[in-house]
Amino acid sequence: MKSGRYIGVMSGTSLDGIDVVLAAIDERMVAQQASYSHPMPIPIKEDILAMCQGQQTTLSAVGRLDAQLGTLFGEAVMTLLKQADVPAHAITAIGCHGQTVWHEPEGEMRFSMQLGDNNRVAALTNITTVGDFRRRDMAYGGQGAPLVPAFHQALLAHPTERRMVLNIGGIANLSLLLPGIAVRGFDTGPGNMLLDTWVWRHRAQPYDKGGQWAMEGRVCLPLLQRMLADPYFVLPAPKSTGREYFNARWLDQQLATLPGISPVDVMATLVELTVTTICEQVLLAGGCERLLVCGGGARNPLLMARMSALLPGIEVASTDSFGVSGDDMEALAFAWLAFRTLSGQPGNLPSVTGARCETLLGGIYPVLPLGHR
Ligand SMILES: Nc1ncnc2c1ncn2[C@@H]1O[C@H](COP(=O)(O)OP(=O)(O)OP(=O)(O)O)[C@@H](O)[C@H]1O
Ligand SMILES: CC(=O)N[C@H]1[C@@H]2OC[C@@H](O2)[C@@H](O)[C@@H]1O[C@H](C)C(=O)O
Repeated sequence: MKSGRYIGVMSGTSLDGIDVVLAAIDERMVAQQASYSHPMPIPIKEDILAMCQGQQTTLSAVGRLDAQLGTLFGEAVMTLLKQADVPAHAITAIGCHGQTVWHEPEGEMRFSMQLGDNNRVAALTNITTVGDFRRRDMAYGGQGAPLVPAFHQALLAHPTERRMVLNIGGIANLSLLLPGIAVRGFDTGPGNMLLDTWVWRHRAQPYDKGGQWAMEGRVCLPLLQRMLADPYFVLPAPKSTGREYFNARWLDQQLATLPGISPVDVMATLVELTVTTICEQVLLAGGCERLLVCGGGARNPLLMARMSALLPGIEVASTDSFGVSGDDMEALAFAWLAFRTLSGQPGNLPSVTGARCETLLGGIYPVLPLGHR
């Protein structure tokens, strides 16, 4: 078993920053020791947004963004190490998710593309880096996502209590931790992504802090019903999605059929879309005793209150109250996945992704021991 101190690096679909965590990990525990959020430079964010919404690009632009992001992830790790006053040689490995720019989880030639050259991360930090976590699962016929349900299970499953873990990032994903049943998990659809798009367009703010603006609006039922008719929401699991599908274009297509709705009412309706699509899946799976919420959406009191209202009898709480910071959950998961890979243990769950079998995940980018350079 490759117990030790690991660093997880996650840059998610919201593009709000790079989450980096340091944790001591062994077979039985994950003890978080430090965390840091590294800023995402605006020009890089714009390049990613353009690429992952299908705008024309060139191989040169893809290659340069890959190199830029690799450097950025390496710098983010170095900043965390400096802040925490931990030397690089004390770290067993980095688990680096990379930045998803395209995710196509169906069909014979399915693929998921994460940018952020792991060679650069390893070179900058001199720490063994594990990356490219999704594509081995896809090579075995899986969706390559979501991967965090295995970590949710390891960390938060209970022998008798029916629990679900919900991440509300750009996309929302749900893990079903039901006693006696294999773990299931899937993306429910948009989390904060459409909310962020809309508030940026109308108020030039990166997100609607505290759900303040949305609280001023009224839900427009015809628009909600129209959006809920999207076929993704009734697809059976395994399923996963991303910005290449739920994006500004998708939203504009929905709005084109119902002109004249005020921006603030659209905002309130988008919150309701996120909440309804999540709650429908919770209830469809037979409900639970506790819904543990992580990701940036856990900080939006309107999202939290609406979920509590639509899920009577279910305790809806942030994972923070269970000792795991909701902001750090995904980065921690990739630190843990690196530990699994280096320990020779599978990281995927076929019951979640639909892969034919369990498998080791990721590519390993090793470094020479200290003193070699
Ligand atoms: N105080 C807050 N009030 C309202 N919304 C918030 C608040 N804090 C964060 N958010 C929302 O959470 C988002 C960031 O969430 P998170 O960091 O979990 O996303 P991500 O990890 O990039 O996404 P994904 O899980 O899809 O990869 C922000 O863009 C914003 O919409
Ligand atoms: C392809 C991709 O990057 N998917 C992300 C995204 O963000 C949330 C949701 O969509 C989830 O499927 C996944 O991330 C988490 C970390 C996962 O794999 O579990």
